[in-house]
Amino acid sequence: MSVRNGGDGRRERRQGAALVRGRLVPSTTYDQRLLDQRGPADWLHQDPWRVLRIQAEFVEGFGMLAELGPAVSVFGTARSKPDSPEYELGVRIGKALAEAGYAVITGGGPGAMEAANRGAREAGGTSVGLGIELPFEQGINPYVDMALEFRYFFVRKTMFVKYAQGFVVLPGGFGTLDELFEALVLVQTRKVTSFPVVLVGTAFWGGLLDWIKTTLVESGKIAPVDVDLIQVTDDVDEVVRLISESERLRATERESVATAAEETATPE
Ligand SMILES: CC(C)=CCNc1ncnc2c1ncn2[C@@H]1O[C@H](COP(=O)(O)O)[C@@H](O)[C@H]1O
Repeated sequence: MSVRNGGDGRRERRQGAALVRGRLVPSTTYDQRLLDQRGPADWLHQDPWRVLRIQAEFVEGFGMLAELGPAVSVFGTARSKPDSPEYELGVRIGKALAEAGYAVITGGGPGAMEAANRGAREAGGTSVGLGIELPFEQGINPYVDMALEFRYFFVRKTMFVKYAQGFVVLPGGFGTLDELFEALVLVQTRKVTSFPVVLVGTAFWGGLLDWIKTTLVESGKIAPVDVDLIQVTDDVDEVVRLISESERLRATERESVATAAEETATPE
């Protein structure tokens, strides 16, 4: 970092890759601010510093989840009560996924998230909660065995996708819809491939699916084939079957790509 006069006589300072001139040249330097313990702490809340915090969240998330093994992310309302049928459905899904060998990843909160964690835990599976810092007090549910609390929704969402073989979506509100549509866009734009998105609850999701099939398709906002990205069922065993079938398909595809690459690399 150095201060000198630019070509037009204005002061300028290089700050790593950045260059500032004139009145944008700060009166103090980065290392001054770092070493001056009595200095203001408002830099903590500035974007360049945030980038490091964001990076740290990625590093921690990748580090914790890299060796998780096959997993499924389960989403759903934070609001269902432990004695409700929806909660009970979440428990059965968590359990079935764990019995099929999948770790269960949720948002670590209450309601459907807790239910799925509880099912996984009761079946002896790996129960993961990726919590989010919220403006109101909210802990990780007690059925989570491996937890990480994120500051940033977008970092947390990367983890849900990167470490899961598919998404299971229980009835929910805005948060659940956000996660559902994020997944659908990633599959539609082929950012992720062969990624099953299974909605649970035909009665709950029926209205949305009808609107997707009519309004969205008929007005040309999505292709008819995009509707096939979503699967819906009420049957817990079917959920597991759809996920594992898609995984088998993906493994076969990977094998054929590897074989084709080998054949190309091997001289005749
Ligand atoms: C009672 C209450 C509002 C608690 C909020 N506590 C939460 N804790 C963790 N993840 C959450 C929470 N609220 C929303 N989410 C995220 O959004 C989804 C649920 O949102 P919603 O309740 O459908 O819209 C979850 O899958 C989760 O990833």
